[in-house]
Amino acid sequence: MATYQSAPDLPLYIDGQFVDGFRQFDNISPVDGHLVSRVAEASEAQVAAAVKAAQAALSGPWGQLSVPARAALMHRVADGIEARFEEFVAAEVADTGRPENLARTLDVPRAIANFRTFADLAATSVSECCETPQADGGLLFNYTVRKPLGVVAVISPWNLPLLLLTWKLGPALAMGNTVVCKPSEETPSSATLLAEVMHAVGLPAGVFNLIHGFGPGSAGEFLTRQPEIAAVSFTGESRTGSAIMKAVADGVKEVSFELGGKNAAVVFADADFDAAVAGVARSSFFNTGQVCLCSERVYVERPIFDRFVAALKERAEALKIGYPNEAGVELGPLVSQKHRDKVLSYFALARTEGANLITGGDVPLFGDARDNGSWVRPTIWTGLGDDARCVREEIFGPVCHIAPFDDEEEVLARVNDSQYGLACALWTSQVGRAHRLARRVHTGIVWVNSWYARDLRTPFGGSKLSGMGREGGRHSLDFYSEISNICIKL
Ligand SMILES: O=C(O)C(=O)/C=C/C=C/O
Repeated sequence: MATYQSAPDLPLYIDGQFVDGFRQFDNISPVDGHLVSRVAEASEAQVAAAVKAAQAALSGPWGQLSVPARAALMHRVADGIEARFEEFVAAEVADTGRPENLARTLDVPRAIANFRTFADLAATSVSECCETPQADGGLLFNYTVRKPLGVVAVISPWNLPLLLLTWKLGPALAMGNTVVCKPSEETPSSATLLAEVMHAVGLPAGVFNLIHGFGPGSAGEFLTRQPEIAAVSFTGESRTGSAIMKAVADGVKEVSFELGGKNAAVVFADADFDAAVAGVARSSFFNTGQVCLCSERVYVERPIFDRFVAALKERAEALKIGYPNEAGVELGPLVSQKHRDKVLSYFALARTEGANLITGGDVPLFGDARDNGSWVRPTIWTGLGDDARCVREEIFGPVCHIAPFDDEEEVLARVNDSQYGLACALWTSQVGRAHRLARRVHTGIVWVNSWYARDLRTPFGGSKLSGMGREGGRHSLDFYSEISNICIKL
């Protein structure tokens, strides 16, 4: 059951100090609407102070550290998260209402892995060199060095709060940058706990700064407009990405954007049927559909269409919706009433667009405190055309539309007919077809007979409105570095 604790105040963390903001905002539980905490909101002056502190830290002890020394500090941060593992689970659950088991098996372990992986990649990375013979018999020797970009603005989303904050922080810090982080106003808790760990590890003041607030006209916008920032790494909605791009355009700042998606899952008749049903149920309803990689579009080869729809309906209706600490719970609420209003607007739109509602499409009535939360039922539609808004626009909830298809060329054209290009999941037993199609899908990521299986060394990101740049493995080392070539005449 939800525990009503006295709401703690969450501070900012600027230049090595925990400080109050110029005002506070409420952090409300999406489980049952209770007040989780009151959060310090950073003023524009405080954001500027955080960026100046980060700038100053570059020329302090942090700037003198060797790569192995920085990597060792990143491992100490990972150790600190491990030591407070259950507190991080509680923080993520408090803000998002997610099942405890999800925070325990995904969010917190990935935060630890994000620091350890990029510490090790940074410490073991090598650079490139080449020799250039000269006509006069001389020789040029070229080699590259990676230098820090400088102050990196990290703006992270509310769907996987700690995972996505640390996905950026790990490489940014391992490569010697300093950071100012602005987590979503919906999920301030785990980022604030991370600041405590960073402080305890003894990162020099100004290396890591945490500001809370909102986007436009608040901390997020103030941060992107600071002249000293060298780069912005942002995960979130595409239109926010565009706004950030405009804000940093005059300064020609480096950006790495992981934005929205309207991802497809394609199920061929020759797929392992049960695996495909379980896989699509996971890719459509995981984290209550609040992952940029989720499949809101499902295409099923006609011979198995009716059987698949029935099987996915059964799986959706069997999903256990409940309090975060209930045994076997699989689905929590959406992150906020505001986000639920958006999802419910698409439930209404689907009705006006003429969808067949297979299951869900409404709010579960619990008859308890959860009726003050932000819950919706997992929802499946069929019967819409590819031009329907519910099939083209990102909803970011536990929803999918299933459509039949007849052949590879048809479904490939339909999958690619999207303003987004982030991820795709293909379910088939024909290896040749899997490789053929995967190469022709216009997304940054393709999973075959799997979904959201991650190796942190692989490139991660999308095309079109899904963003720009790739993070992961050496791609993160490259993005968070200024690479210089040094040419020596021998
Ligand atoms: O798993 C990751 O590293 C990642 O970046 C996930 C992004 C999900 C966005 O909604």
